[in-house]
Amino acid sequence: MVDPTPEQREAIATYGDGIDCVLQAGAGCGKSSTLKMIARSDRRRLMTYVAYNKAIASDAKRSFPQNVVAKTGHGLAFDPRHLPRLNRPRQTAHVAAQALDVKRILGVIGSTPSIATDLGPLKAMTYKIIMRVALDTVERWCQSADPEIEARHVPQYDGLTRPEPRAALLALVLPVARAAWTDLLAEDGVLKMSHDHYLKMWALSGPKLPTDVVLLDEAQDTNDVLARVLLDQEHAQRIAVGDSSQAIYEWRGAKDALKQFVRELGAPELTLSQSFRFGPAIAEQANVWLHVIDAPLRLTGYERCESTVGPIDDPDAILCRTNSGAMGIVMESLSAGRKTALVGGGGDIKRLAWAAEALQSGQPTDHPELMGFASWDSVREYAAEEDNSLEVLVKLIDEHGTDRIVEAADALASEDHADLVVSTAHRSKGREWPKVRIHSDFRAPKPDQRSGLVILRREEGRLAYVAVTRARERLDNTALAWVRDVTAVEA
Ligand SMILES: Nc1ncnc2c1ncn2[C@@H]1O[C@H](COP(=O)(O)OP(=O)(O)OP(=O)(O)O)[C@@H](O)[C@H]1O
Repeated sequence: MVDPTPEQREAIATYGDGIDCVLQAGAGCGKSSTLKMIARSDRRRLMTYVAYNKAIASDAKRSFPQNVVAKTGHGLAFDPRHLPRLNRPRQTAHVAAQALDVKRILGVIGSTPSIATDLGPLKAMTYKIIMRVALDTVERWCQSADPEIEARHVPQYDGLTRPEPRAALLALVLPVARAAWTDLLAEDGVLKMSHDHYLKMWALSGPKLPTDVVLLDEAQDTNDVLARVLLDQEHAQRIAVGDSSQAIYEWRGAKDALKQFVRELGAPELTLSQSFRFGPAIAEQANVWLHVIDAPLRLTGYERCESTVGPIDDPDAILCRTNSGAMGIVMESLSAGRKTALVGGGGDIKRLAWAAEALQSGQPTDHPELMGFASWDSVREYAAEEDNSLEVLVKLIDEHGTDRIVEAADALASEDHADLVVSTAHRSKGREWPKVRIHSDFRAPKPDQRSGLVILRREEGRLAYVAVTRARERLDNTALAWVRDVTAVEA
């Protein structure tokens, strides 16, 4: 067992005072160790540790003392009566649209496979795509703390963001999304249930957890639905742990529950800033990003870890900003004959390639990144004129062709057997490797045309911080050299 640092001692003492609190723990700063120290300091009280995912929960079940129940939010909400509906065969959007009878909901008579719309580039919308968007809308609402499905839960799609197409999309999607939820609540409903659906049902029932203490981990990326339930456990001592600077799922609707705990419960904020993952050289790079995003925390590197920063020829992991960037590295690495793994598998890449293939052959697609386009040419145009993040995808597909990309995704190795692990920064969350290179698709923000200011979006800065703090021994962050040109940060 290790000797607690002064910061860890303060966290244990604050727990002992019996007050709700927030623990801001920098990357690699031993937050799990600190929670275990807290749990061991008071074995008579029943504690519920709420983990970010199943793997962390299983690990915690083994390593936390007996007075701790370790579960994910879904684990807390699960009820076996949902099993038959969860275990139904996978339902495509096409099958779901037929089962729910989307045409009837929209009052369409006749047998056309699509409906005429005012959706700008999309002159016609298929029932399958309407269903896909409606299901995504229900899913997003389920992750929110909102009581009703509203327009804000309908995702934004590239190519359909202007007011008229957006209004036309809402008119088609909202009635179907609401009908889908009614169906999910009905005993004889036709739609397959997802884990987020029963989590929402549970949250709407106002549950009271049988526990003395709630320990919420990775609280910076907790979905609102779960944060609300935990904030409402007034009978329990509530402790939220995480790192606000690692909040990277805001775009998906997650809110930083650490801030909510401070705001709503008046919880004091303690910090863990001594990193045990890397030495001072990498901590210094992490601090560059913490400074840029105006975070109050600064990390101290572990003197016992030797770490260096500079170009690396043979990284263990390459971390990319985008799926397309990761796809590019995978293709390059496989052609060089290296065994290559992709964190999360090749599914995302294949789905993107299939969606591009559909557009190339004049078919619509329900892939969220490409749904707003009627043809591959319109994606090309949009990438060149409005959104250069799609440029990499367009270039890859045009250069390699979708077949070769799907083949590459099928040729991926498992991480245990790989010479190189490729990951998006999002999927690298919670992971670490000895030698890490940051890929060049982390692009510098373009200078503002009028003021010339280089303004970084805060979530982009947090993502770069997550990426650089995955390295234990060596970090190649040459691709992020532009950070010194950033003049301001925006929300
Ligand atoms: N007080 C300490 N002295 C020495 N080593 C420590 C101390 N506290 C934690 N560690 C070590 O730091 C490492 C990371 O700790 P831990 O596993 O608790 O962090 P984590 O919470 O999983 O990581 P992160 O902070 O990135 O989420 C472990 O090897 C742990 O033994």
